[in-house]
Amino acid sequence: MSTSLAPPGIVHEGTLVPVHNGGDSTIWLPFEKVKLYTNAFIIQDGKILLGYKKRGFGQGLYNGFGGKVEPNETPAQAAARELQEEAGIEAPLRHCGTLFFVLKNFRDHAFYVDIFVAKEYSGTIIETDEMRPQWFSTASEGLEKLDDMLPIPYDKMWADDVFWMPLLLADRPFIGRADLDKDNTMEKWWFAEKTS
Ligand SMILES: Nc1[nH]c(=O)nc2c1ncn2[C@H]1C[C@H](O)[C@@H](COP(=O)(O)OP(=O)(O)OP(=O)(O)O)O1
Repeated sequence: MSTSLAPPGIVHEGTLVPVHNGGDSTIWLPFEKVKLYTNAFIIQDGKILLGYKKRGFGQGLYNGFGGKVEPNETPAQAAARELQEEAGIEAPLRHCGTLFFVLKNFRDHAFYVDIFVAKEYSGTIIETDEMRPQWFSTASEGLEKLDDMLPIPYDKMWADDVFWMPLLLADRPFIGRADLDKDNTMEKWWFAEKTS
């Protein structure tokens, strides 16, 4: 049973506790098609692995490693493949969240993104044509930083990330939707923690 009203596009079971919602827009943007995507993060010993997107969608932003789910794949299989293709590593990925994005000036499709996380990985992290991997400290402002590692670069990430990344770092399953304008500003958003 759900205790809250989730926005269109969000599919869920269990109890949701809303943690953030807002935006100037009164309506959720309409969408026709939905495409499945993945996004995977390695979080270990006070640091998180992000990749600088060198080309294509989201170019110039830091993000996890992911992409489209191919027709013959489950999201978990796609997440493992994309992590290998974009960072050169394998990891015991766990599902930790689901996000739904609609871009105002991109009417082709909405993004349904399954988020995965792992505490370990095997292999050697490599830079690829698409991504330049880099570790960032997960320590909060004011706390001791790991060596010279920079904090998570929220100002160079999708604008929605600052809302759900703390839940990912705390290993608290989450779900949410954000409607974004073309300049990476948020028009409307809603994020919840999954408590069952
Ligand atoms: N608003 C948003 N915030 C965010 O944090 N990640 C987003 C996002 N909108 C999309 N993403 C993620 C989902 C996915 O991991 C990635 C888009 O994947 P890609 O750029 O790899 O897509 P492509 O169409 O190039 O797919 P592939 O060719 O399969 O790699 O961006």
